[in-house]
Amino acid sequence: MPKTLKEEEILANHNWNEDRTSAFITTKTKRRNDSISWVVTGFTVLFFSVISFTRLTVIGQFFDDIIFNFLFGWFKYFVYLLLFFVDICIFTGIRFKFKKRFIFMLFLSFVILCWLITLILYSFQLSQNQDFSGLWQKDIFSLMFINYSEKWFINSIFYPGNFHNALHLLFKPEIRGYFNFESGGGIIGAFLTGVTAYTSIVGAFSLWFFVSYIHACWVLTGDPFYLFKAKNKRKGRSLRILSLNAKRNPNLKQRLKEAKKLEASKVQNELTKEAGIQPLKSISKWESINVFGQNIDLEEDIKTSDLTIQMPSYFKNEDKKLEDLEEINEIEDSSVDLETEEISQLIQPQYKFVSRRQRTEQELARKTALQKPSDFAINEPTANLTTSNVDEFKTITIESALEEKESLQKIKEDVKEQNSIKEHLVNNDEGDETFLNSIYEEKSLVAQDITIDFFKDDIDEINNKLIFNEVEPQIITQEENVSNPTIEENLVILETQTAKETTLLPPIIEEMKIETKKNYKLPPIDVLVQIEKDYDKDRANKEDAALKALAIDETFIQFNVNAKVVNTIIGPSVMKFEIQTKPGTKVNSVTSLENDLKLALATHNMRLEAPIPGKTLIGIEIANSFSEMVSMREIIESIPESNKDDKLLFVLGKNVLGQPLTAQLNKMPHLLVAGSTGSGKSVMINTLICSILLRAKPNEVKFIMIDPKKVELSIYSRIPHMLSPVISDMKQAANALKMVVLEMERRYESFMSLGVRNIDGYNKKVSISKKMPYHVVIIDELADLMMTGDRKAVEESIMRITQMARAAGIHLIVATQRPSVDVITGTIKTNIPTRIAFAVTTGTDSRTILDAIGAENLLGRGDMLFMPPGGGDLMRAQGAFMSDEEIEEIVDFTIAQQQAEYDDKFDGENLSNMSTKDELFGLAKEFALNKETLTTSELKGRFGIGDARAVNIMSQLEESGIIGPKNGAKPREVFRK
Ligand SMILES: Nc1ncnc2c1ncn2[C@@H]1O[C@H](COP(=O)(O)OP(=O)(O)OP(=O)(O)O)[C@@H](O)[C@H]1O
Repeated sequence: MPKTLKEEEILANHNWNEDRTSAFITTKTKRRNDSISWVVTGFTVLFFSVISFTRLTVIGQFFDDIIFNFLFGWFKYFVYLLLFFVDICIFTGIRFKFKKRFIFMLFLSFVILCWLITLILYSFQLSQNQDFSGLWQKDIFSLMFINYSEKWFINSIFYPGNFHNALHLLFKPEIRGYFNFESGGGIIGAFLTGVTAYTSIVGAFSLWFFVSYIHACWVLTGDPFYLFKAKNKRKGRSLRILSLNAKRNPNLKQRLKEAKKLEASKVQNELTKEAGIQPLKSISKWESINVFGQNIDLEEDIKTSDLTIQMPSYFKNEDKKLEDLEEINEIEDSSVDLETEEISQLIQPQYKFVSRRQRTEQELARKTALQKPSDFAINEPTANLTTSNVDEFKTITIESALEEKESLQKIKEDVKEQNSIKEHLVNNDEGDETFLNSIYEEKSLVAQDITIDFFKDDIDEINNKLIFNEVEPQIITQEENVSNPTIEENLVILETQTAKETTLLPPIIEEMKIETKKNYKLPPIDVLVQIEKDYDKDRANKEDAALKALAIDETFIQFNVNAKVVNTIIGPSVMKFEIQTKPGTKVNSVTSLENDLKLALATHNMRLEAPIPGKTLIGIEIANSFSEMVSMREIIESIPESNKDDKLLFVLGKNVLGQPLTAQLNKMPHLLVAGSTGSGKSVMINTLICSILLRAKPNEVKFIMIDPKKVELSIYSRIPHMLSPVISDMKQAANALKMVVLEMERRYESFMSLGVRNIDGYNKKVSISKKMPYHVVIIDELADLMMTGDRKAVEESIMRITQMARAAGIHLIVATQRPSVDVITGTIKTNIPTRIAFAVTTGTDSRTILDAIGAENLLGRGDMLFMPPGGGDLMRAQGAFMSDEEIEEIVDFTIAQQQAEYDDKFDGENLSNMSTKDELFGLAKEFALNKETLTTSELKGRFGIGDARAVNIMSQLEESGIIGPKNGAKPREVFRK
């Protein structure tokens, strides 16, 4: 069964590792010095567990009898162990956040154990007594229950006579005592044994085996029926227990590989230590296990793993994907295991190729369908539409529409005839596949280019011929209240298209239907970690600040400057001294002391603010001795309730005064973020994205993310807020920006039709289902996009988006670690007034970003200068921090509720296929097709263009199969004739 593009895309982009979830997250609680609540809790738990365990005092016996013995029987000791473990965690400050699924698995294992022990004891008792009459008794359940309750009662504190005996009968190995046959698995075991023993004792054991087998499969693979299925249909993925925190540590990975080879646990232990794992996490012998004969490749996971146990995972509500996978699996090789990550890579090339062909056919079929006679019925029968065609200028009349339909195939063949390679590819169905596959295998990129271009050219040609038909469905369907265009309107559209010799495929800009599931819930704030204030560090900073203030004053005295520190402010990462000068003292006399002050304060990262905006004071900022982490949760909690509807409000951090700082993307309306590597850009972008995810549902905000590094943003690929998976191919990225421009224009048209001026006005007028979401476009590394993409086109798209997209609700966030003028060009700078600079290396870089120096003195790790919208004064702030675990929690929370439904417009293939041809390409092609051979000079002469452009057009003509390859200095052959 053929797959759709969507399915193919999903498969291609699926990150198999993402499906694995951690069983629990451990965090270390920071405690305030004066906090004693944990001591009280710890001791209370300890006290009650000790007196219950030892059955000391009436209360202890009461607890032990009622809670532990009655419920769990002998297994109460497990429960005590658990309690003591929890107590140790309370004292040591280790917090566990368990996944519900993990807790359920543990609980079920516990129940199964209770059941087993009662079952064994019961059978043992029967065999000892030689009394098998109970085996098939109808009232087995009530007997079990009554027996158990009686024994429990007799041994409990409630039995008359037991009350005064502190350690009564506990360990008495007779019938009277808790170690009797009935009490093994507690009431849980008695209940399950009672129920299952209805079938006979053998039946009860069989049932137990079956249930525990299913449970073991579930625990180990994620699929309870794992081993009942054919190998290629198994959905589950094996349990893995990892212990290494090897993130971003390639050396460690390498060394671990060696350690694995040697199987030397000593080396592994060393590595574990080196990775900074606490003893609690050190279960390195579990690093790689073999489950049901599947070898698990640890290396693959290490780079993304800092967890202790990875749960088995499986697809929830994703049967569709699995069906596809199974099918592909069958097509490819039934022995390919779903566990192997390479599966998608294995199947992709051939699969993609088939799909492109199908797509081409679908496109053709669609165009043919558009030519139904009724489509033309409303048009004037005599209207003539002229269009510049590739091979010749052709006039299409309305009467000829039907003939056109019949001649569609002929046209296609005409176009094919234009180049010999294409003929080979298209006319021989089987041959072409084999041929392309062989090219694919040899050099996949080349093959891809050839196939895409060839098939796309087919479509281009036919599009050109039928352009007036094509225009109709694309534009009319955008707004339901716009009536079908008349033939004159078509004509206008057509003329605009042809006049421009448009550089894009006619855009298919249709409004995507965006829905949010009714019960979609925003992630709760609890997914964010609370960091408690460290009062020790606070005090140390205060003491240090007092000394530094003295040092500054002394420096002023030494240099005879009439100034002194009048105020000291301690922020999260910097302290700020406010200096007052006496009247008549030059500001320069203070600023010229910059180096002396640095010396006196023993720092090289000092920032001077002369004057402090809005004050008659001079500011000196230096790093705190101990910086304080600003938690995302803290800032989110400070956002007033009145802002709850601001979907694009995001967390920045804290200013120097320690006040929470947030900003609204729609008021900016675009943002430029720059800073050298490791300065905190990615953390800031993550806080921005997560702030929005915490506030907006998928139908309210949509993201397009461009991430050339492929690592920073890939985690968001599957969230339901995405319009496409994260784009890392730069050609696709450049085209995605063009698509955004087209979307922006579409939105403007919609606004015009309703007589509104912006997205808010539009959303107020339309029904809920038609509301437009905000679009947030994030470019994680502009430099890569500018260098490897089509620089001019990228710059132009960014310019158009930044100039116009505010009203359309489209907001751009551009980040770069190379703040040079060839990346952050003048055009980009003028159009993005809101900027954030993180630490950079030179003052020149700082100027490039902020038009002012200062960012070179920032401290890194989230220390930033924020240039607010409207050109206000620069504001120093410490960015909020989010750990990878917090991000994962938010992402998991959204994905668990709703799957991503990508917009076809931003489909990877669509983007790859968008033409980026020169504007003169059409005319150049026409010029070439009237000649036998073609040279670059001829092109230059004919169109009056420069060398570079002519060479570029020549290579585009070659790519399209119109001219042959370069052959020394000889003119290139034209394939038309
Ligand atoms: N707001 C913050 N608070 C505390 N630490 C931070 C903060 N932001 C960043 N850091 C620290 O700095 C490190 C680097 O940050 P980040 O990955 O965001 O840098 P970057 O600028 O994106 O670097 P690159 O451009 O190389 O990706 C983080 O791992 C984190 O430890």
